[in-house]
Amino acid sequence: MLNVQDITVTYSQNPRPTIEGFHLQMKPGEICSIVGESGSGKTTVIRSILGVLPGGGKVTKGDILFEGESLLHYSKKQWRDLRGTQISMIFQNAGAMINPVRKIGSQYVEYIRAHRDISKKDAADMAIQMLEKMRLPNGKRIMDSYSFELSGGMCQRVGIAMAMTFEPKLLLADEPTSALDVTTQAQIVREMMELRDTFGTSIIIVTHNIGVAAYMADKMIVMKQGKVVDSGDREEILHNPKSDYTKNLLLAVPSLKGERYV
Ligand SMILES: Nc1ncnc2c1ncn2[C@@H]1O[C@H](COP(=O)(O)OP(=O)(O)OP(=O)(O)O)[C@@H](O)[C@H]1O
Repeated sequence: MLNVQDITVTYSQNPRPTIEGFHLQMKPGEICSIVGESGSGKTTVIRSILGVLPGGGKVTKGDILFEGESLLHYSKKQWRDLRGTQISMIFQNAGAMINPVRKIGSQYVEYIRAHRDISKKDAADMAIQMLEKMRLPNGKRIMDSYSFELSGGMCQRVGIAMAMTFEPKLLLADEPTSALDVTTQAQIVREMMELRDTFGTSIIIVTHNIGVAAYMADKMIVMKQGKVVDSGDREEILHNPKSDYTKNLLLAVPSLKGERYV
């Protein structure tokens, strides 16, 4: 489904590559987590996949294949058709993306109609259905609310519902739970895992919480200073990490009665 082949990414202000030799292969319905310290290049990787690198960032080596086609050669129109429908992204703070002076409903309807030629009424019905799938039972009331009237967890669910509207094949999640309290964090993590079961979505989750990464993922990639220092199946990384960096990350996870909580 997705095949990232040894990419190097360089930003225009910085002659040294930010990412070097990053590789990842994903099958449908797989969850992959990318972990690493701040500045290790995690966000740069997922922005490269979605073709939205800021600051003149470019993939200068390697290739990114989605369903067998190189995304690096996509035209603007192809990107417009792909983003939001085939590949979607959710952010750390979805609430911040929602305009606070407009009701959620009008923004959601506008988002749907930007991708699909349907009436406002049909778009609103589609939005309410999606909100209810994301455990926001009173979808109608949510549509009629402003973002500041909702809790952080509810805003994040609205963001995930919007990203999932067209049942994309791939969901990119950049620190989707970091801004939330621990209980809500756990609920959102479980709900994201259910997306895979309900929609067969593949998910790439970027986090610096190795506990969240290990809990969710089938595959893990550990990054340090723009390079992959460990990658493989979850069990392999947790029980047989190659790099000292990953070993130290794992040692830092709290343990109870000798059991590590990852
Ligand atoms: N717009 C930009 N212009 C130039 N350089 C950038 C830009 N964005 C990121 N970088 C460079 O890329 C490096 C990696 O940043 P990136 O945001 O990908 O890391 P990260 O692992 O996601 O960090 P964090 O966990 O803090 O979000 C940064 O140290 C910075 O040097």
